[in-house]
Amino acid sequence: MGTVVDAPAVVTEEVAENTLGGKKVTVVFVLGGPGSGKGTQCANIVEHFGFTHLSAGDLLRAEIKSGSENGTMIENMIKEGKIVPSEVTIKLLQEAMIKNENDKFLIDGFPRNEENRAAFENVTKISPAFVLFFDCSEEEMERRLLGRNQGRVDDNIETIKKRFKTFVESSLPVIEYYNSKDKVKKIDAAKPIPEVFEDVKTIFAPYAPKAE
Ligand SMILES: Nc1ncnc2c1ncn2[C@@H]1O[C@H](COP(=O)(O)OP(=O)(O)OP(=O)(O)O)[C@@H](O)[C@H]1O
Ligand SMILES: Nc1ccn([C@@H]2O[C@H](COP(=O)(O)O)[C@@H](O)[C@H]2O)c(=O)n1
Ligand SMILES: [Mg+2]
Repeated sequence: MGTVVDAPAVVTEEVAENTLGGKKVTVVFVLGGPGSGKGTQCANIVEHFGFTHLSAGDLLRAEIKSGSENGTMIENMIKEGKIVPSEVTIKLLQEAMIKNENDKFLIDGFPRNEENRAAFENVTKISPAFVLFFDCSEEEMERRLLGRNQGRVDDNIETIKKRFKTFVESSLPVIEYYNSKDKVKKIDAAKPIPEVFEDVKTIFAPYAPKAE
């Protein structure tokens, strides 16, 4: 009789979909052109629906301030309205999500291009519940950005034009991708802030905290 040899155990490094360190998470991507009002409305959603707001742009700006070795590269990309390599941004987003105890995240300003999108899904195995898209004309967004007065190095007309070009060429195709999967919820972001939030509230109604 031949020796019975146990078949080697098949080791699968499978990561369950939409989990992060064992925690099941809900992720909403918040997209729209520069100045469309993403940050403004995310602050309202945090207050009313208990999500945690993670702005990719804010995380990159914090990375510059921290004196990181990537700081100069990130600053140059932001000044040029270009998109920072995905590995840098995804690491920052992942760290921020793991550190946070919440299980509901608004990821604002990400994914900005096809590389961002595919890399995030490959690395984290997280797909968004939906994509909130703030639709606004360039004329209105330019007016808002020039009036923002927050000292951002990219809120000048030269960089604003470059950011619009990047949005049309690289970011809109990502929105089209999710639209083809019926995941986009489009908002008319040209309306005044409270009116935009009324529309946002309708979309987030299923995520309203349960009354005790
Ligand atoms: N619906 C609105 N109507 C008028 N002004 C608005 C509206 N929403 C936001 N703003 C103003 O426009 C400016 C840009 O808004 P916000 O910072 O929320 O945009 P954003 O989409 O996050 O921009 P960015 O992509 O540059 O980070 C801010 O000064 C904000 O107060
Ligand atoms: N996924 C991203 C997001 C942002 N950037 C860079 O940051 C700039 C500012 O982003 P805001 O969302 O705060 O407007 C943006 O213009 C990019 O240069 C990025 O590279 N990748
Ligand atoms: Mg913003």
